[in-house]
Amino acid sequence: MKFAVKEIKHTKSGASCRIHEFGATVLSYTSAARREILFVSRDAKLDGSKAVRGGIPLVFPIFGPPKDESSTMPQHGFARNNVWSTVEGSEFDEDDSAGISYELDFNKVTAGKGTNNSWESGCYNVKLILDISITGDALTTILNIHNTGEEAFPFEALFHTYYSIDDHSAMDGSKCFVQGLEGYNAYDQLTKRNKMIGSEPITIDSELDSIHTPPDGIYIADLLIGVGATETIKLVCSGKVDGREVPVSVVVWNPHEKKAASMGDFGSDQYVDMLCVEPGLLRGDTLDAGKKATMKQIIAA
Ligand SMILES: O=P(O)(O)OC[C@H]1O[C@@H](O)[C@H](O)[C@@H](O)[C@@H]1O
Repeated sequence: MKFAVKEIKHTKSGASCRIHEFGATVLSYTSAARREILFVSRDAKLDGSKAVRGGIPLVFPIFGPPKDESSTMPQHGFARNNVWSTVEGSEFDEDDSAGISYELDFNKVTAGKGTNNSWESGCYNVKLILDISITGDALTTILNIHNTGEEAFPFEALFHTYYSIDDHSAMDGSKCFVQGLEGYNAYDQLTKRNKMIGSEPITIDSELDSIHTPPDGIYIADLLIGVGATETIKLVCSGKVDGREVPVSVVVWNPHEKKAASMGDFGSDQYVDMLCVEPGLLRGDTLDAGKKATMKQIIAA
């Protein structure tokens, strides 16, 4: 099957982005300074056989494998595994910004429901809308989650953002780091241990897969990400459920050498070229029937 990849240009600044309709995955954002912010693996599947390995896949309604072991919903849910449609009339290119919106109606979801879960059995219904906008120096994505069914549902949602790291330097802590998670609890998914993040930035020297939960009273993730010798990115992410601000957690992931080599859609040497910093709602929020949740990520280059 041939998929549409849409290019959005902000004429005023010269910035642009590209979006794959499979998963409404943002593949690329090039700032006015002509810098590519996102990483897509050279081995990524772009033919719909798998979620795109790179860019900004959307994680919904579960993060990781299902908590209920009898469910066969695939890891990270169905949002990244279905074809989204563009919202008619949503494309714009104005002085301030340019953008487009995509939507996924659960009634049209064909893949990734799995079996033995309340999505598959028809208890829940949802409409997802992703608003994407760009300026000369920022990419903003807003995921709108609308419970269109009659039952409340629990959910997790995440922007699984892959950043491109300059000069193969992801393992060099002076160039590649995540700053701003001080006081967060880090749950290491590899060792199953918790630790408190101190004032030192997070750097990578081996496989890294941690979920960072903010301390009480912190709702917005506000981070600085080192992506090269002189380049940093400011990431801000906020979330609301039914109009109420909720805390944003942040997953930091790099597969390192061994895991990279085991993934069929990831170049085995490319772990030095990327870092995933994935903000989202992971604290088990519930969305009541008829209500909306939103998650907004701003990446400023
Ligand atoms: O291979 P996937 O399903 O895209 O997941 C990639 C990674 O995604 C991260 O969000 C998870 O914390 C990791 O555990 C996982 O390996």
